[in-house]
Amino acid sequence: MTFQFNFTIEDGLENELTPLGDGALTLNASKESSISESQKGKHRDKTCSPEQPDLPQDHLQEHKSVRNAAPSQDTDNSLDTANRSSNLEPHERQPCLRAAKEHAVPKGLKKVLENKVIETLPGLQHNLSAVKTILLKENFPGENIVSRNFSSHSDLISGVYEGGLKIWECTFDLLAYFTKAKLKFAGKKVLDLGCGSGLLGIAALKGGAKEIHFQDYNSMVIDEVTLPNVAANSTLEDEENDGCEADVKRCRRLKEAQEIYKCRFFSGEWSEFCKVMLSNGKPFEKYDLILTSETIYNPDYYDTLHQTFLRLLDKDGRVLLASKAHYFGVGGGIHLFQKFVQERNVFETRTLEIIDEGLKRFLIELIFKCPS
Ligand SMILES: C[S@@+](CC[C@H](N)C(=O)[O-])C[C@H]1O[C@@H](n2cnc3c(N)ncnc32)[C@H](O)[C@@H]1O
Repeated sequence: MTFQFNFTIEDGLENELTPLGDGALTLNASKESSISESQKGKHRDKTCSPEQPDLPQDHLQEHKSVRNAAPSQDTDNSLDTANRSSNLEPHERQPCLRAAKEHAVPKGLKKVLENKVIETLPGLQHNLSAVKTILLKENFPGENIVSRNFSSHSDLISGVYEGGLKIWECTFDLLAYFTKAKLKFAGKKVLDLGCGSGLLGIAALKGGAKEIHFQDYNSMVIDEVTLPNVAANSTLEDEENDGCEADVKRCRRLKEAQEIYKCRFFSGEWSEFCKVMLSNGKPFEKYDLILTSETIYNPDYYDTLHQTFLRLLDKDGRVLLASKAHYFGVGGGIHLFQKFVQERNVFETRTLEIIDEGLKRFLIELIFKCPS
């Protein structure tokens, strides 16, 4: 099998990046403002239109424009190049609160792989595969997100599409950390928050987690990327078996059902997701581990994200969060988020690792200050 990453990089963006003291990169001020101005016009009157039926108008709030530098799968250049730049679309409005819902797992899980191209991801000890999402641009049922995303070459459009079609660089950092730190998933209840490809949750599944929930803002990401990736990585290789073919098939289906039974899939905005989890009438068993990569680019979301940790994390649980030092244009980044967390005084943060290649990246842990 050949290994391939596909990346889209906006023309000239790399040249607009200037190194900062800590190894981070920033857009040159003049260029940034000119980009913002030109893109502002494009999005000035953007509201939740009837084309986006699950984006209710009454949830619109003001928000900052969004532009960023971050990496992703899914384009046509090398990983290395893509990791130095990316393109986040500005949007003049606060995201609509996209209602959360649970996605049923289709019977015969492998059917979700029909018409998908699967690739093994290189350089990972976890031996993971992922669907090639660039193909989705040609066929985007339901949500009108992919065409806008790909046609504008942007990595995300705040409140419309939050970037889950691609595999972002910090996901690979966390995966490498799992191996290095010999992280134990066995028996744990795990949430892959802002999952996109779902590789973090899939690693937890492979590591023996007892239950794994996947959450993404966009339902299409769950249906077209996360679920297929879970299917592609389910451990159902041909096994030695002396029984007849029918027995082998039955046995395989049973195992598949057992494995997928541990997984649940959700789309929607974080506060709506919390509502779904906490108010369905049943007591909610909180997560032992919340994994989240490249989800702190937008400071407008910090309060909701912090609330999500607060509401869903077990008192003895931990959040493992991976992020770039800074997300340009959007304004978020690790230091701002850590400051936000410190001010709330609920969680203690600890830096686990700093990856100092090009744009600095961080792995941090959050635990409750007073587990009670
Ligand atoms: C940049 S993508 C990162 C995807 C994936 N974690 C990775 O590293 O490849 C950010 C993810 O966070 C989720 N997200 C961001 N803001 C969100 C919000 N306000 N509510 C719900 N999900 C959000 C999106 O679904 C998106 O998949």
